[in-house]
Amino acid sequence: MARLTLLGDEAQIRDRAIVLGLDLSNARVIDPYTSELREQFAHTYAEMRAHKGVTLDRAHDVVVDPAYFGTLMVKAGEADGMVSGSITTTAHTIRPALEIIRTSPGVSVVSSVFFMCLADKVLAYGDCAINPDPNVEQLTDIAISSAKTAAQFGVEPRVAMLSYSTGGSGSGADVEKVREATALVHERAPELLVEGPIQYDAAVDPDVAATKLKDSPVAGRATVLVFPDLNTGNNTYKAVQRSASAVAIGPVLQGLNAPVNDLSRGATVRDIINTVAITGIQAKG
Ligand SMILES: CC(C)(COP(=O)(O)OP(=O)(O)OC[C@H]1O[C@@H](n2cnc3c(N)ncnc32)[C@H](O)[C@@H]1OP(=O)(O)O)[C@@H](O)C(=O)NCCC(=O)NCCS
Ligand SMILES: CC(=O)OP(=O)(O)O
Repeated sequence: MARLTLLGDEAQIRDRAIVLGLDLSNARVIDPYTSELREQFAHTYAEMRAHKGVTLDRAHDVVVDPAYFGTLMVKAGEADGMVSGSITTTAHTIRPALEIIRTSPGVSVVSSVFFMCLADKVLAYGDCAINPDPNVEQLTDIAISSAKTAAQFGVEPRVAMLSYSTGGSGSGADVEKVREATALVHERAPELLVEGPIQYDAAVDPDVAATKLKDSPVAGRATVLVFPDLNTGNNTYKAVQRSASAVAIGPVLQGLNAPVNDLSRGATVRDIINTVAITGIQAKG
């Protein structure tokens, strides 16, 4: 499904492949420390980050980090996308993308979705990985980007803007944030089916929806669940993944100029393969 380049210590990678019985004959293996691309990438990075005080000397050290090296390969057209993060934090994987690949035009923030593969359906959860406390504008962009990503992968988007309130059942600043973001989504993407504020049960369960929010085209049948902040989103995706045996594919990053995707440090081999496949699909546009 993809032509792979593996980044790291070449001897270690090849030894490991022998132990695991893997055939690497079709994969490119590059050690960032010794690669001839290191010099070129150091110049690119130093140029791009000069306004932040990055010198060429410093850039030489930075670009040997596989996350930086891989991101610079994408920038240079040496790769179509990058997957990283199974042994590093999310911040470590995505900071190079924020600095080098940058945000697509018209999008205020890079964000993410997880595709949650449940027994009977696939839901998209956003943003469970990047923005700790999105403001109204950012939450609006997260909702619109998540709907686009869902549609790109065959999930018809019906967007629920999650909160502890359904309609006017609860109040508070956090509810107001979600209400304002929902109004802004209506304004900026009038074709999108969106409901909010709404609680998770009213969003996905038709019986609860009939009680809490009748006549909504989204309530009870939402497919894109947008969380109000990272505490809620990250813990909810992990709770569903670990306690409901769902396969969580992601975080799939959205709003970047080229595909870079992160893995959880809890990623299984299957998660890694799924994320590589998603990245390939994003690269094909
Ligand atoms: C995303 C994250 C890594 C950004 O890192 P950061 O160190 O706060 O970023 P900085 O403020 O140093 O910004 C670095 C650059 O990225 C940009 N940036 C930061 N967040 C961004 C976002 N969501 N979208 C687009 N650009 C962003 C900044 O504008 C800045 O650009 P500049 O240096 O060219 O001016 C940080 O918000 C984070 O750690 N989020 C939580 C990740 C996490 O732990 N998730 C849970 C597990 S999945
Ligand atoms: C996405 C995520 O939560 O990553 P990690 O488990 O590595 O913190």
